[in-house]
This record gives sequence, C-alpha cells and structure tokens, in this order.
Amino acid sequence: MTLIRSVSLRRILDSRGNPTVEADVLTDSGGFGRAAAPSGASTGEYEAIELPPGEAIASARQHAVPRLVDEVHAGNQREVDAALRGADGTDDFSTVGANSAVAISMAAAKAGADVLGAPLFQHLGGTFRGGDLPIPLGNVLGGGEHAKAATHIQEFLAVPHGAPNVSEAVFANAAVHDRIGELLDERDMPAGKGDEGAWAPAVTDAEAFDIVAAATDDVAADVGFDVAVGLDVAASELYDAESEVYRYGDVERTPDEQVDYIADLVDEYDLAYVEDPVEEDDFDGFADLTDRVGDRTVLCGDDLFVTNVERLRRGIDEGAGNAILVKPNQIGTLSDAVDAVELATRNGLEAVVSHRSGETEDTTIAHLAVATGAPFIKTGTVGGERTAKLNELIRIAEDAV
Ligand SMILES: O=C(O)[C@@H](CO)OP(=O)(O)O
Ligand SMILES: [Mg+2]
Repeated sequence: MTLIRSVSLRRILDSRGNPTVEADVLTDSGGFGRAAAPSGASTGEYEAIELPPGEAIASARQHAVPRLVDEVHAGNQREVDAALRGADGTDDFSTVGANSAVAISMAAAKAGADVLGAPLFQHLGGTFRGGDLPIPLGNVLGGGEHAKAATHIQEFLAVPHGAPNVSEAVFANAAVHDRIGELLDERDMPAGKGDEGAWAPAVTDAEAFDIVAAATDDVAADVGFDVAVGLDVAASELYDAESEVYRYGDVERTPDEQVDYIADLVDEYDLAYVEDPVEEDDFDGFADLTDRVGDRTVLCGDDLFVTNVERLRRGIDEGAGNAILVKPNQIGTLSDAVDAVELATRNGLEAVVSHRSGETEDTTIAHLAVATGAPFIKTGTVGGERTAKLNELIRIAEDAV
C-alpha cells in the first residue's frame, strides 16, 4: 500500500524568491505527498548542508531515488529516512543535500498519511496525539540577518502563554504585530518588514523593547490573558570570534558581559523565552545563563544544538539551556528531528518546533509540533508562508476536538 512508486523533484520559489526543492512521493496504492524544503539566513555552523537546489535535485535523483522507488514504504518513516542516510553516506547530507533529503522525508510522511487516511500529525505521533497544541511564538519585530538596518537582536517574539487555546494565541500574536504597526506610525518611525514578516524599523534594541513591551501589554489587556515578550538573539551573528566580542553596532560586549546583559534583560522585561543568547560554541556561557535565569525563562538552543542529538547530549551533560529549537532541515530527516525532541523531552528540556526565515506554504512543521507534543512552535505571525502553518494549527485543533 505505501510502497514508494515514484519520487519527483523540482525547483520552486521560497518566500524570499529563491529557488528551493520540492518533492512529490507517490505510492503503489495512489497515496500522494508533497513537501518543500525551507532555508535559513542565520544558519548555524553545524547544520546539515543545503546544496544549491539544482545540484541537490540532481544528486538526489542519482543517489536517493533509486534506493526509495520499489524498495521502501512511505508509511515506515524510519525506513525512508534510513534509506536517505544510506544514499547520502555522510553525517551532514553533503552528498544529496539536506534540502532534497528533508523534502523527500516530509513528502514520504505525507504520502504515508494519505494512504492511512489519517492527518499527518496522527500518522507521525499516534492516535492519542492532538489534544495538546503548541504555544505559537510570533516574530513581531526584528532585524539581524533578516533585515539590515533594523535591530541587532534578530527577533522580538510575542509569547501568548496565557491563551486558552491555539486559535486565540495565534490571533493575539497577529494583534501584537498590528499594534506595533500603530505604535511605529504614532512615533513617526516608518518600517518595512523583514524576511519573516516582522516589522523591521531602524530603531535601537532599547527602543524595540519599549515598543514590543507596550504592544504586548496593550494586547494582553484587550484579550484578557498574559502575552509576554521573547527573543531570538541569534548571538552567533553578532559574535566576532577574532576579537572575542559581541558587536551591537558600536557597542561591544565581552562574553561575560553578554551573559550579564541577557540575564538583566530577562528580569527587566520578564522575558518568557530567549533563543541563542550566546554564540554557538559557548556551551559554558549558555550553562552559566541557565544557572542564573533558567528557573524563570525558556533558554533555547538553535545554532547551539542544530537539531543534532550529539550536540544536544553535550548540552544536557553541561546544563546548557532548557529547550531545543527543532528545524527538520537543520538535520535532514523527520526521524532525526523526532529523535532530538524525544531526547530533549526525556531529559526535561522543552522542544520548540520551528520554521526557517525562507519558507514555503508547506505545513509539515505544524503537524510535527502536534505529533511530538512540543510545547512551542515558532512560525512567524503574518505572511502567507507563516499563516499557512498557523492556520493549519487552528484546523488541527478543530479536528482534535
Ligand atoms: O534563527 C532562527 O531561528 C531562524 C528562524 O526564525 O532564522 P533562520 O531560518 O534565518 O536561521
Ligand atoms: Mg534562531
């Protein structure tokens, strides 16, 4: 029923207008799945390798497709992903390209679900999943690698952790985005938007904190539940390894000062979430911060862990962070992403399933978050490629009732 009959690959557009890989998987009984690879801008040094899409497609056709067609069952995700790993033969998918691998892995999962007639989250997570929906972290203002001449901190996030359900949480984040637009207007601060649809005004980080905190307070008062502020510092992008300082424009911070700065921000703004507060090799700084503020905020490793169980294991041993960002394309397959969530969860860390700054209309991560029972999903606030996932969560919540 789920034996793979064909795998087709093509170049399609992502949300930045760059080419990316889309895969179609068809099974012997007519089951069909289609998925596309996202793409990062602030990519971690230790991520699986994204090849230029044309190369990734040619290499996957040569190495991976023959190992899948008439050989592997789309309904057996481990088998699909093992075949992809076997076809690639490297640890970082540098032969086939993590972009081809993840597109095929996700398309096969959808084809399997199609044959079963089950929603993807149920096929991946089991029949008892669907009751717990993740809290959406919404990027509402930012800069860094996603918008030049805006803030140094990459993402200011709305965290609607008091929302009674996922739909109200999603709409609260949209309301924060909208309110920030009004506040910027009132202050005569014209702003475009960054790669993820967040406002990208030419303001200092301090001004951004003021604006975002005012907007979350206004929306919280309106909706009647708590909406906190979170950050993705994306600190590796600020770090100058040669001089061993973090550069925020003209302001420099040593690694120790960086930890102090973030710890102070957590208390000053009651931050509910901080991602990549220090650069990707600084497990010690991450652990120090976890000691200091890990009891009152989520400290999440993105570039630190890159969805990789080896790096996560090190983080667990060293007490670095209390959460992991999970991006399937950072590691190359759904099985690897699920392994990362499971290792994290077994060790008391929280999982945050995440989009990339370059996205498509693909909704797989919404299902992955529900399938793994992840407490958070980070997938933007506005823009079609972001709302595709958010609207899918609303549908999943309805189905699960
Ligand atoms: O840093 C991040 O968490 C992501 C997504 O927000 O950005 P990018 O995809 O550019 O790595
Ligand atoms: Mg990040």
